[in-house]
Amino acid sequence: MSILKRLMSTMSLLQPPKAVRGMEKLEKDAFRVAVDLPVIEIEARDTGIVTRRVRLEPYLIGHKLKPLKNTIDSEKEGKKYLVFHPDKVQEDETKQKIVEMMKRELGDEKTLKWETLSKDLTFENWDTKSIFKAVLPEGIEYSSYTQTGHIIHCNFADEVLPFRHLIAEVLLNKVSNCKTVVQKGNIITNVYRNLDLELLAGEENYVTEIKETGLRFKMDFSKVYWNSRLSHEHERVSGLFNNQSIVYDACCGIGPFVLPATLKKKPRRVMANDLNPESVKWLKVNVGLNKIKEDRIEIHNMDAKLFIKEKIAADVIRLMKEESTSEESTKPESQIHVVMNLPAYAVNFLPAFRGVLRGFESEEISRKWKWNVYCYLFAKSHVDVPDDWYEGEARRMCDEKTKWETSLVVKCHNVRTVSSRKEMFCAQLELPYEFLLAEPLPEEPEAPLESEESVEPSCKKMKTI
Ligand SMILES: C[S@@+](CC[C@H](N)C(=O)[O-])C[C@H]1O[C@@H](n2cnc3c(N)ncnc32)[C@H](O)[C@@H]1O
Repeated sequence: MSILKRLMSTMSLLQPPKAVRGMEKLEKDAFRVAVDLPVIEIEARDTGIVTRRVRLEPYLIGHKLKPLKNTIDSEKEGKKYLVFHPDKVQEDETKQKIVEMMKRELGDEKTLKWETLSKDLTFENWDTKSIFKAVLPEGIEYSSYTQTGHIIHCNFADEVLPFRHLIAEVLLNKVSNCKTVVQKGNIITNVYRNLDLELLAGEENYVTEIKETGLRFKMDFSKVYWNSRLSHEHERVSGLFNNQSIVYDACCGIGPFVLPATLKKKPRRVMANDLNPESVKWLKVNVGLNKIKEDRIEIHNMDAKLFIKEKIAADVIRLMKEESTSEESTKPESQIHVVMNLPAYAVNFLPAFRGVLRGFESEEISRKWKWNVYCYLFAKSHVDVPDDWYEGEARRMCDEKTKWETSLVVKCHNVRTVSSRKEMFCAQLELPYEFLLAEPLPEEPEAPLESEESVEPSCKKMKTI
């Protein structure tokens, strides 16, 4: 095939006008183009037979140019047009075959003729992918965004930046339920892990609500952390608990671990903590929205290290004492679960567990309950490495912090690929009582807070247009 022919075969006959290329401000009228559509007129009463029995889907116009449909009214009473995609019925042979297929069901006596219907396709008809392809300079693509409630947040490569307002206007017009489009900084560096937002289009309203595994989560998206990519992880970890679990979330955000855990698993004890007062505020709102009794979750607003040393330790001892005086001894064994989803920093909280029970009387400490810690972290490499290197690195990072004679990591779950050469893991540690009662390590200087690239690799895009 000649280069020209090959090029022609990949170019659609239905495209927005060439004049829109390079547009930086949305002008909807510029997307209007007159097109000739191949159609066959049929009796309206035959529509059911044709659409059910004749395999025309590969040839019809399809749903991409909504509101244009496969069948539309003809100007004549009692007649309809079947609308075909001009790219798909270019050959006479194909047209002939379609007529034969239809006659087989409708009868040979039917007159079925190919006609041309002139129509205007407008901004309404083009999907976002076609619009971006037509507008952006050749070779430059824009294909992904994430949506949290009514808010769409975009990341842009440098070459797409001049077109960001146009892209935002298009998304605002095209994506259902979208009222606000924001750009987020590529790197999340602030302590509360929320995003610095720049409004690109729509209302400046960042209070939104979403559903995750059937629960309601309301938040001010500009002030708290939320990432819908973690929904499976929230479900996975909260699914590990049962009605005897003792659950502590040291960096709980607005509650995606503790709320489903409380509602679905009914643990015997739940305590949640976050350093960001806004997270705590919205967590409390979400407790109410999901009809959870306020006293089911004890909520704190402090640094996770302090939470571990002061709140968790005292709470466990209190529960141990309570159990030792209780008459109910046939209950299944409890387990302690501490979740720490602050992957850029949480390994630095691990030393806080060493010796955490030392201040308590030995008779207060029943050693029956297993301590599980779910420590999130990023394993990164500066060079290409084999896939299994990342898990080894995740384990090494934990071992370096626990400084125990054996590794306390019992499992490493790969959560997601954050960017090239950066994997997010949930390292699960089992802490022995010898560790919980050991001499604490000298305080290390405060580790710097790492950044978290918010640009996703193409394989993990949340919503690809
Ligand atoms: C990556 S977010 C995860 C939030 C939530 N667990 C989730 O899965 O959506 C980390 C959370 O840790 C909180 N945080 C940051 N530094 C903290 C600290 N030193 N102690 C406790 N929480 C902290 C942030 O405010 C943020 O809500």
